[in-house]
Amino acid sequence: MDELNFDINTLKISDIGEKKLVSFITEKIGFENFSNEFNGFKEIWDDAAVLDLGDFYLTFTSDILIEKYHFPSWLTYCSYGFKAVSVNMSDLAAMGSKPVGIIISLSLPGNLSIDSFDQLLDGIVHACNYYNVPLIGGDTNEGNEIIISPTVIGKNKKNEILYKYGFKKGDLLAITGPIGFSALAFQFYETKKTDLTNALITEFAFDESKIFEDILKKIELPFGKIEEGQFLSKFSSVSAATDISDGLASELGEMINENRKFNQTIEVNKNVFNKSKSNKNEFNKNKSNKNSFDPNYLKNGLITIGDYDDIYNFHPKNFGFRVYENRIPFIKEIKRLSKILNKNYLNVLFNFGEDFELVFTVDKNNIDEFKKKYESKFPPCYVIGEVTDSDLIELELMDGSTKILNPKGYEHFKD
Ligand SMILES: Nc1ncnc2c1ncn2[C@@H]1O[C@H](COP(=O)(O)OP(=O)(O)OP(=O)(O)O)[C@@H](O)[C@H]1O
Ligand SMILES: Cc1ncc(C[n+]2csc(CCOP(=O)(O)O)c2C)c(N)n1
Ligand SMILES: [Mg+2]
Repeated sequence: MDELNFDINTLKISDIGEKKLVSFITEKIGFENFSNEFNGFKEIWDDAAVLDLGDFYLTFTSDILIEKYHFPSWLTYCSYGFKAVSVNMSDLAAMGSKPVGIIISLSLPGNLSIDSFDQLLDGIVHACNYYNVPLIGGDTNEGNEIIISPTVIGKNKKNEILYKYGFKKGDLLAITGPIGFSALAFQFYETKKTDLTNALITEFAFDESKIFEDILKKIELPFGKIEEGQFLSKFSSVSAATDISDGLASELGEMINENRKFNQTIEVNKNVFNKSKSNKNEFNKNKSNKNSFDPNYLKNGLITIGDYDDIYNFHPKNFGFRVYENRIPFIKEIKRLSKILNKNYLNVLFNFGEDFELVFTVDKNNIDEFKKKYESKFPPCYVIGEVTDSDLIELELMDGSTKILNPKGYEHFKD
């Protein structure tokens, strides 16, 4: 794992951002080095954590939504509720899980009208009905703004689950649908500070267009691709998947990182053991009993993360993606609007986030059969690129040149 080079005494959370902050949490509890088979958990570092229950897996994930950061003022309360459930379902979809239950905790300001709350609840109930998942509990507290914090539980057959890793060089990269709807609406609305509907009609003559309806629908009623995820997980030729709620570039970066780790070879550095026999015994004792892993083990200095790196030599294998601009499915208006607003449309498209499509990898030898079966059930999916060993996300532009994409997405505390 990357070194966390910051002085915790002087820096504020906003100086480091969401990604480093999460690394800070996971380093402290030793997630990275002891991630697998921990208390029955097969995986704790993916779109959802995976608990091995013998005959099947249960998956768990939670995504919190905060009024100020997730619900623009042009959304209805009903849409708040629906979106909060869908955002969480999107992470289950990425694993190919079938939803089994949802727990929702709420923070609500005392001056929220009962009518507004009723609408918010309607949104939650509609979404639960749509995903056919029972609301099994939660908590309700007073707070300064609306915060909806769902936790969802899913279920997978053991041979039907997808992780962010598992792909090989040459696999094709595909996406379940067009991206950029949310970025388009935000860009427009946030800049013009005007009513989205009117603006789109007057300035873009979108009123007769199906696209216009699609944009509003996608934002007001985003759907997690649960059916699609389950379908993908049944295909052995589909090697990995994730959802792209943080933006396509950032999620591709995560897939590369996870796949590097998954494919790394680990070699024991014998010199370290020769130096300290007692350290070796303590280490083995704890390593052989991961189920009772004691977080104090790291804290008490028996072994620090630095020591761990001394004991093992990690040899990660490089992976990358090559993506083709002319294959990315998006609504063409995003280009026009970005130009008017003087923004780089590729940044808008790749780095904004809040798209709820799935991105996945497929063995190229099976792509025709896969696409045929997939598209007999769902709207078309799009092959947008392939897996390389470059350690980069390369975007081949329409003019044939190549641009290296920064794996940056929406980042709380920074954006
Ligand atoms: N407060 C926390 N405590 C423990 N683990 C955390 C915490 N915050 C995040 N994580 C874990 O860190 C990992 C990365 O979190 P992140 O929210 O970026 O993932 P994600 O849910 O796939 O992304 P998104 O929120 O866009 O869907 C996840 O495995 C998540 O469970
Ligand atoms: C009021 C308001 N301001 C900005 C945005 C944009 N936004 C918020 S979170 C996010 C990405 C995923 O976040 P997370 O990591 O929380 O899943 C994006 C693109 C919004 N939806 N509402
Ligand atoms: Mg996710």
